Amino acid sequence: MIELHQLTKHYGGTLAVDDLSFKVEPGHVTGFLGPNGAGKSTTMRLILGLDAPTSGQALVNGRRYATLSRPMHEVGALLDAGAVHGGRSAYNHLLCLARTNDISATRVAEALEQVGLSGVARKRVGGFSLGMKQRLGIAAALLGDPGVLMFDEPVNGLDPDGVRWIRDLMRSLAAEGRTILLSSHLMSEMALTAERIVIIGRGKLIAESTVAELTARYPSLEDAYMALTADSVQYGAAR
Ligand SMILES: Nc1ncnc2c1ncn2[C@@H]1O[C@H](COP(=O)(O)OP(=O)(O)OP(=O)(O)O)[C@@H](O)[C@H]1O
Repeated sequence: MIELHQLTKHYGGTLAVDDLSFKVEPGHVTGFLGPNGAGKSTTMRLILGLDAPTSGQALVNGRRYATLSRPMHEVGALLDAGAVHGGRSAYNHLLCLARTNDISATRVAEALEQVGLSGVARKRVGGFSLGMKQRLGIAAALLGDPGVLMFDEPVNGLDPDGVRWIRDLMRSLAAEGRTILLSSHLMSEMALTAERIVIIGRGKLIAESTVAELTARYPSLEDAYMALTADSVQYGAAR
């Protein structure tokens, strides 16, 4: 479970996250939506303790990330798939992570298998395509077999086969009782993958609902998103 309590983050004069409170519960995929610059990545970084909130709290299983004794066993995340050391092999990249987090080498092989990278495990990550790096980032997130998972735009760069694979993976991880927070700008894909939706704009909560409720009120999830975020788009053509 992820809980945000009045989470706020200023970067100088920019209010990136503004008094944000919501819960992400286990057992289903929760889609995290919002226009460019809405604060989704910042929120995820705050949950992972990669940045400190200006005020408020982000809790994973009731605790701040910094106080988790075995963090990779509790929460895994894919934030920026490009942020890997290109000189290492996929296997060695994961092995380094595993060793520093008390995770067995067996799990490394399992995670590579789970994301379909076993065949290129010994190849340098620098030569990987964006889609392969996304898969590697997902393997890293899964390494500690955590109950809470966050994925920031994981379908970026994936081919149609990969997009379907992500959809099935997200749903099966949720069906296992895990808490899944998934950000994406692809509304049609989100409608197929998520059960619950959180929408933010300009750092503030706009809506917390189910896909079923939104698609009952609007012709599609995309229409719901467009209507609900109409006043929150900062970058883009006027609608
Ligand atoms: N390290 C930082 N320093 C200064 N400003 C930042 C920093 N990180 C984010 N911001 C600002 O905070 C706001 C929210 O950015 P964030 O990346 O969280 O949005 P997002 O919803 O993930 O956007 P996108 O959909 O484009 O990825 C933006 O105005 C951004 O410029």
